[in-house]
Amino acid sequence: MSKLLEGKRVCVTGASAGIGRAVAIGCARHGADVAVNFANDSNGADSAVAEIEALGQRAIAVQGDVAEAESATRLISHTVKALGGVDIFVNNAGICPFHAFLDMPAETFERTMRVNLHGAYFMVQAAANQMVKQGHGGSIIAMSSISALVGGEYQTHYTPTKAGVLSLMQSTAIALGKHGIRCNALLPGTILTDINKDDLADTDKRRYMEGRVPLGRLGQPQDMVGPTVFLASDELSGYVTGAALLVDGGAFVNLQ
Ligand SMILES: NC(=O)C1=CN([C@@H]2O[C@H](COP(=O)(O)OP(=O)(O)OC[C@H]3O[C@@H](n4cnc5c(N)ncnc54)[C@H](OP(=O)(O)O)[C@@H]3O)[C@@H](O)[C@H]2O)C=CC1
Ligand SMILES: C[C@H](O)[C@@H]1OC(=O)[C@H](O)[C@@H]1O
Repeated sequence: MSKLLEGKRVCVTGASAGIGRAVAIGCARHGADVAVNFANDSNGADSAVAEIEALGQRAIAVQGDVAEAESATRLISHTVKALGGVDIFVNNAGICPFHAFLDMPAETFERTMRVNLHGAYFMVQAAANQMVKQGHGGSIIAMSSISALVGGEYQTHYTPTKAGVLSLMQSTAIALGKHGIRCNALLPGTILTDINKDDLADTDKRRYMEGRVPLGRLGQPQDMVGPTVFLASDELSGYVTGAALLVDGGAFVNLQ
């Protein structure tokens, strides 16, 4: 397998589990050194670091709640100190505490906004400033969602954050194009991770969600690796910026 990210320094938020973890390890398989951010799960982050090191790449785990603006500059400065710079930034950390609209607790709404949208804004800003300082461009990838395009009864606080993240990539693509920094969004469909474990424990719901996917199955975190490496690689996607790539097994287009 040819290594598409040889010599690149990658920073992934929320990489102790799920999609972020798979992406962090997948980038390392392609020759990148990786900074693994996490909020609480230090065992998950340490084991991701161990897997990356076993692949012969450098890795560090950096604790930091992305909802705190100062975590952004801390994450980037730790990454630069350990790996020498940041060439690829993956804004992945996110939460989706399913809840009905009419009695949505204000704190659930506010926390979801802070982690998913405010966190993305300040993380992307800190990564972009580092890339501008380095002077040789870069690639920023944000984990938006199919939910940026369609609603969810128990996701009224969440879907606006994913639309916001998609919009952020469109605007930063314009703001950062002159620096050679590409900004793109990935829009996963339903990927089996801890974020939806409880929701999909309802077997009727799970069957319904599976039935919506023309490819016949829900996604796995590994399904997000190829699309991320594609957007990270200048060789493969050097003229792609401001784009949105659905990775949903065809669920979005499946009306009937
Ligand atoms: N799974 C899905 O179906 C889909 C997911 N997405 C998006 O993909 C992204 C990853 O989701 P997924 O892998 O499924 O979720 P998981 O719950 O499996 O993993 C979430 C990761 O984010 C980290 N995280 C959560 N809150 C914070 C925080 N405040 N600061 C830093 N890290 C944090 C967690 O770390 P820790 O455990 O240490 O707190 C964990 O590493 C999210 O943005 C989600 O919205 C989009 C579409 C579909
Ligand atoms: C957490 C959900 O399974 C997931 O989140 C998303 O962004 C997708 O739309 C799925 O609903």
